Amino acid sequence: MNGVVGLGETGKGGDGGGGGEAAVTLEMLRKKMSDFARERDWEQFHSPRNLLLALVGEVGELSEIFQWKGEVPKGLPGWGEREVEHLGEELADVLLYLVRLSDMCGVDLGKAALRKMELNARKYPVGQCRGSSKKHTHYSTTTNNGTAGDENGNATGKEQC
Ligand SMILES: Nc1ccn([C@H]2C[C@H](O)[C@@H](COP(=O)(O)OP(=O)(O)OP(=O)(O)O)O2)c(=O)n1
Repeated sequence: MNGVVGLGETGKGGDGGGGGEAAVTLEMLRKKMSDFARERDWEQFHSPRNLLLALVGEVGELSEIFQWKGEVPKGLPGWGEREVEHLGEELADVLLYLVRLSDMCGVDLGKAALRKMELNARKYPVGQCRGSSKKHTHYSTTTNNGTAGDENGNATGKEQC
């Protein structure tokens, strides 16, 4: 990680559970990354392709933390404070580049994520998918061959996703 980007200096509004600091929003991060780049005259480097490559690089750094560890239980029991802090840094790098990439592409990331969740919910109806990790194509393929679909191509429930 390089410099620490101060958060929460707005100091008002809702407490996001962070001990009195304002909840961090995607818009806040978008603005901070925009200011960060402008102040350094780095807008010239923040092209969509460069940001995508930087994002992928940070995903690689994030992956390195888990590399060779085998399965890691939730909550990361036994991990040291520094290791968890390092994890936070790499997660943050991924998020920051994603936010910046979205901004440079003119995509409202928050809106896009909410819309995608609605699509996901339609694709994976609770009634059919609960308790199963199968890909939606598992049952849509089944539906296409007529064994378990209705006239709209929706799974009838005979096949689980
Ligand atoms: N041209 C750049 C370079 C950096 N950053 C910001 C976004 C990331 O949050 C962080 C990435 O910095 P580094 O490239 O120094 O990568 P790391 O922080 O991962 O450091 P290192 O690679 O030494 O582990 O800085 C940026 O916005 N634009």
